[in-house]
Amino acid sequence: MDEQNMPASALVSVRGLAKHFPSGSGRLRKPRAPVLRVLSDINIDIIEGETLGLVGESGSGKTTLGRCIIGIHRVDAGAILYRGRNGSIIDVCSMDDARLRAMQRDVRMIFQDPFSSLNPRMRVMDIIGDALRVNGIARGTELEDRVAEMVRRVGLSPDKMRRYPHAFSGGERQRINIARALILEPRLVIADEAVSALDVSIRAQVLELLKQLQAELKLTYLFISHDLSVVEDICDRVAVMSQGDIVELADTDVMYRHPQHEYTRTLLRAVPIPDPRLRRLVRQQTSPDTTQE
Ligand SMILES: Nc1ncnc2c1ncn2[C@@H]1O[C@H](COP(=O)(O)OP(=O)(O)OP(=O)(O)O)[C@@H](O)[C@H]1O
Repeated sequence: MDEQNMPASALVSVRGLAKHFPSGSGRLRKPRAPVLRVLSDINIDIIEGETLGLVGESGSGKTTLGRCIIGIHRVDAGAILYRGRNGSIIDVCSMDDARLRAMQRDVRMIFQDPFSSLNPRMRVMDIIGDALRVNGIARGTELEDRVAEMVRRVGLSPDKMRRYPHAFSGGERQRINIARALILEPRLVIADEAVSALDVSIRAQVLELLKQLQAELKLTYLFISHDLSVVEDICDRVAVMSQGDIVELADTDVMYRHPQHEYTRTLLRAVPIPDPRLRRLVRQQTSPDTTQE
């Protein structure tokens, strides 16, 4: 793969990515039904060690981009270059199944809903440890020890590992989700609306946990959210998506102070800001024709 297409600091480089879906499904789908263009010509680098935010309104294509990067969706055009642990660069789109499985150990996802994303019939121990078992990495007491260590890392008590998900609160379940994502010691974590379903105070705790884990485990995050106040708190850079395009990409503080694209300004104006002085400041900086309050 052409290394010149990938900056030395990048863990993932997306180049010219396009993704379509058939616009109908099942028997309703006509043979020549038009396609839904969900992503068109996406170019973005995810720098090793950073937290890159991906924001945009519902349906803008954020989840689809995350799923393409992890190899869940096949792409229609473009490349997703991934720098392996040994430094080699491989296009996710042309990996064989074995390579894809290996890459998917390094790139894990955390999903939004802490209630539906955990199998209610599995004990927490098995939910978190399953990937170790399936990948033949550990079993028996070694597996239990590794799960217990991860459970401690995410701030839960290993004593509760034999319980089922229903015995845990929403915040605790999201910690279980995080433990499940991290148990294989990934390099990139794609957090898809990972704190959106949580109360504000619990959300702050989980965000703190994610930051702490990033520092301890040297993780890179792609942090998908429609909520700009959350993104500001955790991200180094932010990419703004609108209708399948990245319309703006900048360091977080630059983007919040000097948004360039009108769509970004609209998103920022919609952020609820409790402090009236801050609200005035953001309005001044995001309104095309500024009027003093
Ligand atoms: N498997 C699929 N088949 C057909 N259409 C899909 C599929 N997955 C997503 N889409 C469509 O692609 C578009 C983008 O969806 P996507 O979930 O990526 O957006 P999003 O920005 O993550 O939105 P949200 O914040 O609501 O999750 C939507 O119109 C959606 O209906």
